[in-house]
Amino acid sequence: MSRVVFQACGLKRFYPMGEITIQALRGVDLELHAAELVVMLGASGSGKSTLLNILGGLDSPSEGSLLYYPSDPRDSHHSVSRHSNSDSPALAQGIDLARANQRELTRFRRHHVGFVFQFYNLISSLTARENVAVVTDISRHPLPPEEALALVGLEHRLDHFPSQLSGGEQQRVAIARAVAKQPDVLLCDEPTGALDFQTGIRVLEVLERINRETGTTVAIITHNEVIGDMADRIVRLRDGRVEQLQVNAQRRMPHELRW
Ligand SMILES: Nc1ncnc2c1ncn2[C@@H]1O[C@H](COP(=O)(O)OP(=O)(O)OP(=O)(O)O)[C@@H](O)[C@H]1O
Repeated sequence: MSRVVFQACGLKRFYPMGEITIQALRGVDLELHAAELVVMLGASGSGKSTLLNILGGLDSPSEGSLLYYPSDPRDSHHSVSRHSNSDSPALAQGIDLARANQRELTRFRRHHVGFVFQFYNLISSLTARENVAVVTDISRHPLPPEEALALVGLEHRLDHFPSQLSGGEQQRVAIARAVAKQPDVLLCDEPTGALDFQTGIRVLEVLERINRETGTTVAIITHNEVIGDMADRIVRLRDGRVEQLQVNAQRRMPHELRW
């Protein structure tokens, strides 16, 4: 089993709404490993986005712990809340994101996490190259924007604006932007949700290749059961808990998927 990247124990997230409290996560225990591709499935409202946002440091749990183990152990020395990873003594320190303050979460997001959302969130007045450069300008070890765009097959679209690109191409720019900072983890919330079948497959191929070639841990949220076939593991959420963890003996390539 490869190195643990995230270790969530008893993660809960409550939203007080007047008289009632919505329990988005009711105690999630989960590990994600280096270089794996995980697909998260579950009905609407089961807590997928809440979990992904907490893993990515966009939100904090109400209860529980979430240890993050950086690929470079020197990164953990910045943190106030450190824990040892008994499985990997060489990587001694984990950062407890559940106890991190806003400054620490910002640093975590900036240096370690790439996000891909359903709607690409590109800046319309900037070209593809400039949209990627926005992120690489503040990263520690970025890929040149041109290289990141070549990774997603857009080396011929560098100077196009979002309005001059198809939906699939815009999503690939968003993926280039996410991977250009060379994150440890790539967190994708419904990355194919707004795309037709063919374009969705193309985007999944890009995510699969980035995972395989760069060893970046990739987590993909989807409603589409079929996409689970391309994963190393499937995490099924139900009612704020992990209902099932499924290990796939073999990953299917995105071009083999049909829906
Ligand atoms: N900011 C918030 N305030 C109040 N309730 C919230 C908030 N965010 C999420 N919830 C609630 O928490 C529960 C889980 O939401 P979440 O978005 O994580 O589910 P999901 O599985 O991603 O759903 P979908 O597939 O529809 O995106 C839902 O009942 C939702 O209404």
